[in-house]
Amino acid sequence: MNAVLSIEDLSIDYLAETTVHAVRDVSLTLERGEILGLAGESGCGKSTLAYAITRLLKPPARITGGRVLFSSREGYDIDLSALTGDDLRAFRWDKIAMVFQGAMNSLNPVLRISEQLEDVFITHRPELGKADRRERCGELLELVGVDRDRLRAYPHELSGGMRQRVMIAMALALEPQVLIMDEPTTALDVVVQREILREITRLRSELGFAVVFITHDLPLLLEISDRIAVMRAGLIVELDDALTLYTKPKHPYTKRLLSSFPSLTGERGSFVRSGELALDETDQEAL
Ligand SMILES: Nc1ncnc2c1ncn2[C@@H]1O[C@H](COP(=O)(O)OP(=O)(O)OP(=O)(O)O)[C@@H](O)[C@H]1O
Repeated sequence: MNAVLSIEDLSIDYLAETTVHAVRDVSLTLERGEILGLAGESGCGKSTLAYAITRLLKPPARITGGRVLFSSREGYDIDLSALTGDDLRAFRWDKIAMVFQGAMNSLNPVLRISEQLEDVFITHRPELGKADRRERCGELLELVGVDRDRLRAYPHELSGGMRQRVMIAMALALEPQVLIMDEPTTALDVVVQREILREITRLRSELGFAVVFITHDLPLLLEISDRIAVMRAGLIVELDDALTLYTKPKHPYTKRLLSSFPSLTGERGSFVRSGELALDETDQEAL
């Protein structure tokens, strides 16, 4: 096994009026270069887990047990819970980057795309000269399928899909080894969503990063994930490769989750892996 991320017995509570056990004893490994889907109904703890991995949890959340270990491809391990201050800031973006659902709305409306992308390099790669920085930003935009002349644009001049692509470019800027994506395409229409998903799977093959992809949309996960973890009430109740989970689900909750998506009862198109953009009949019905 070649894990890039090992989550060991992780437990997280929200110390609100009543204590919520949002994540309970979760153990999970993310293999180098794989797409791991995390599925489960609203409130089961998916985002809490994502925020814990990226060390973005805020009070009243508290990690009550366990740890998250990052194993760099250079051969050293980092215990994420032990990182603080500058080390933590350097680690985030550099080794683990994230794209959240509302990410496209977090672009600064008064700054051009170029300035916002360049900022990542100014902060994390200060040794890069201005010309190299510009060139790198252009390359990044093209990587995610946006023309480099859009660097001059302001966010409002781009569509939602393009803005989300810019956020993905930003997340990939420092060539992270892990990408955490929490509902990254949920706010977009189905066609744009699919184009972006295909881009993510292509980039993962090209650049070799691993992805934790979080969504309540199980059909989508079945298409893009290598393995899928099903979460319920803070627990991982089933974890298997996508095909086995789909054809031979073991846990009653997984079975229920699968049967709650009518589109899964028909033939699923494997648009993402095959690269076919056309929607199949099942998709048309789902629309
Ligand atoms: N700030 C908070 N204070 C108290 N409880 C919280 C807080 N944030 C989340 N929770 C609770 O923690 C549990 C897990 O929430 P979380 O947002 O991680 O679930 P989720 O699976 O990501 O849901 P969704 O798909 O709706 O985003 C839920 O019961 C939720 O109500």
